[in-house]
Amino acid sequence: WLVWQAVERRRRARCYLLDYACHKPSDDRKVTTEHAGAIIERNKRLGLPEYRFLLKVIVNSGIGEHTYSPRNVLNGREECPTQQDALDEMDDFFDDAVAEVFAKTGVAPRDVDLVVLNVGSFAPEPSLATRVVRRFGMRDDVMAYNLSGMGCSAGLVSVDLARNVMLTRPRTMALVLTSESCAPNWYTGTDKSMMLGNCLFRSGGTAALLTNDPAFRSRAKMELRCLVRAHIGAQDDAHAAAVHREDADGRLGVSLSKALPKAAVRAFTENLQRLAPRILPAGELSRFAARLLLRKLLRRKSAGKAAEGPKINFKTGVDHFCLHPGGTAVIEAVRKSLGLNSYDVEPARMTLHRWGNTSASSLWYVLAYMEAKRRLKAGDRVLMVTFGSGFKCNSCYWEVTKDLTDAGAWEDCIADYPPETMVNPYMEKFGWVNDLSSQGQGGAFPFF
Ligand SMILES: CC(C)(COP(=O)(O)OP(=O)(O)OC[C@H]1O[C@@H](n2cnc3c(N)ncnc32)[C@H](O)[C@@H]1OP(=O)(O)O)[C@@H](O)C(=O)NCCC(=O)NCCSC(=O)CC(=O)O
Repeated sequence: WLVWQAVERRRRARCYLLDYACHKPSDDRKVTTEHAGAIIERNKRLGLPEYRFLLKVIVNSGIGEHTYSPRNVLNGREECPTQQDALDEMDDFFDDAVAEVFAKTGVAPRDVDLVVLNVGSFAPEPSLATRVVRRFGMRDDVMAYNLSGMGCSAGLVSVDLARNVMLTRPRTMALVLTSESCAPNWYTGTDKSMMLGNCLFRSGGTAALLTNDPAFRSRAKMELRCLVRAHIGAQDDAHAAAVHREDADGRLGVSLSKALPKAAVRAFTENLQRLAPRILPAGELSRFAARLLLRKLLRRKSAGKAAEGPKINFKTGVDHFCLHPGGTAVIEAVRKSLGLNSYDVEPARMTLHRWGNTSASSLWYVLAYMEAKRRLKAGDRVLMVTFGSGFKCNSCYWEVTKDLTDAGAWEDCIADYPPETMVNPYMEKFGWVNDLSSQGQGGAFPFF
């Protein structure tokens, strides 16, 4: 009986990624240079300093010409979003990605035992998780959880929650939904730390099916090996790094502090300290420990002269790095701290270019890029790393169970990536704002 119990527990602890689908909004929701110019021009509070700031940030943001915005923003109603605008953006996501993941896997909505949804800054009642249950006609014993306010790293919080529920229930099918609501959250003021979000955040979302049912093992794409969460929200600057708040004039938006990339690296270090012993080979861990010891001895001899510490080589245990594309500075900070090369961070950079920062769903687009590029082979190990307000760093480590070839949401454009140049046309089109004198601000500079 004890052996049977142990086997059952091991079975329940399995977590397979059956499949996932990334939302691709319709082409009429693309934010072209013209759209961006028109949105900026509409905001009569902006003056020359804000134009120059926006130009600099957009040019260096790493974002291209094909990201998506909600309809109310494109149609000129960003100042007065309605509840329906926000629901419409979510429904577009559900109707596309959720329907697609069911179609791809052959799983029916009534087979779903558990729904976990995370959308950071839109929490209507009834909840969005309930909206999915209703929209797809799920069973009345389905367990539905709705997470909000958890920022860009909530995607892996949802995976963790699904995994923990599955630990208590055999043969569970979990639908994990990850997105962010842009429609009610366009910032219309002039605080630069809040204007930044308008340049980075775009519409997107992912639906994934996870299960611990061994019957699906042969059809699964990846198996979860471990998941680690780090939360440094007790530190003041880390807590203030990404905050949904009102500016001095009472306009709501997400403020991103200049210290955010540093907070991300700190949370990342915290996370890696617990992750490394679980995923790296003993040889690499002992090499690192020996180098650390040697450094301590040498430092004692040279009376504490500061030198760069030894670095652990994550490539000894990881084949693919699936990093949250939070922004160019965030990707670069992580690249440096892990000692990665441009091939390793290409999926994150290309995702930022094609889709923008779609918040918690971003990392699934990064994974989809790897798959579309046919990088993921059976037995490969994938490390997912996400950052988000709190400040949190969550990571998980997957093993690919078969060669993956699905181009998914990248299907119509993967051949164009990486593009020959990442230069976007904003400087060419709006570079003239840098030549203007600072007289006459406040909507006096038509963009067209
Ligand atoms: C915004 C950038 C693309 C700009 O790149 P640049 O190469 O131009 O670099 P830069 O640092 O010189 O910045 C250009 C100008 O913007 C200003 N600037 C930069 N960051 C700022 C901020 N947070 N608030 C206010 N101003 C800021 C700089 O002072 C400078 O102004 P001046 O020229 O006057 O000196 C980059 O800094 C970047 O990627 N930053 C990180 C973005 C970020 O926080 N992403 C996380 C999203 S949140 C997320 O994903 C998780 C979550 O929220 O949950």
